[in-house]
Amino acid sequence: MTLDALRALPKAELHLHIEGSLEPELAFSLAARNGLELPFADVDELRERYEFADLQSFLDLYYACMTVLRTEADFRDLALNYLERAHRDGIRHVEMFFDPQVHAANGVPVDVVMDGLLSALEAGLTRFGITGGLILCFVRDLPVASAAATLESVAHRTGDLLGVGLDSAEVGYPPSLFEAVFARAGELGLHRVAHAGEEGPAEYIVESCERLNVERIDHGIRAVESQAVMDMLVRDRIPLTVCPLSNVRLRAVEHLGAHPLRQLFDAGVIVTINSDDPAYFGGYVVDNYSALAGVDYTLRELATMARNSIAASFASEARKTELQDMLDRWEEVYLG
Ligand SMILES: Nc1ncnc2[nH]cnc12
Ligand SMILES: [Zn+2]
Repeated sequence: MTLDALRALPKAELHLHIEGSLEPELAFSLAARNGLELPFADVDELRERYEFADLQSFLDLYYACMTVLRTEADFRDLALNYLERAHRDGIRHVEMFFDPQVHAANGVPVDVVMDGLLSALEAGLTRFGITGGLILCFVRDLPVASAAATLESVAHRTGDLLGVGLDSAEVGYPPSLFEAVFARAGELGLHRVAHAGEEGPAEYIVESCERLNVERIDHGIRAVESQAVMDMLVRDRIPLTVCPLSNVRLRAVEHLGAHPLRQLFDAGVIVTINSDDPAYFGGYVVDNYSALAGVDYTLRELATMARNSIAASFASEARKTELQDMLDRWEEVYLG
């Protein structure tokens, strides 16, 4: 019953690395299609590697698997796979992260990546009614000049992007490094988000808000270590895109029952639930909601987080109203 309710719950996914939805089966079929070898014998051996000690141990595998993505069709197939799944899980709007600098290092131009992903999003809209768009992420452990050049390379097609983000290895790469790049993204009319406070300190959350002018924080769970940061998030109504199963799998949090989400939610921080890299972390969005239901979050609380996901999205106001109305109807059915 709860699972049906959670599937039916209208929701947005705001923290999804599309490359993190690459399932092992698709990775091997794309490798074969492109005449490439993966450094794993088969799907089972790859799955056995899904044991992570921390963010970096995951990123090493994630970047290795990304090498199979080469053509526009690969990116379209990848995103279509995700969108089919998202449709079954009741996702009505999705904002997809992608890492163009990593693809460029594999010889794939940013336009190929974007064209493939946009083609899937168009199909997702016509087939499933899912709205959404792309958020180009800068890899924070690559040089800032590379981020700046990547941004300039898409400056002529910012209409094809919702915004920019900041991801990859966090500790030692403070957000302030990217101040000028984010300022330029703002001039180009792009929305801004950044991963902060996943493994890095709560101070990175403040820096992202004050120096990068972000509109949302991705993860942000270490905010609970500072009352001042919690107060800022509540006061300035900065939403967090929390990824509970990811945090457990990357050992940022010991177990779900000890996840800072409860403290954040009870303090009045605008929290949303997301999957991050669903192929790697044992679950898509509904699996995250469902796992929370299993550690005493009520259906009403989960519906509030879904409502937050719609409000915190970069969807048009008309689309937000439409989705909030759908959520009102869901509440009548499931909450009475
Ligand atoms: N959880 C995560 N944190 C930082 N960078 C990422 N890239 C993909 N997943 C990520
Ligand atoms: Zn992420």
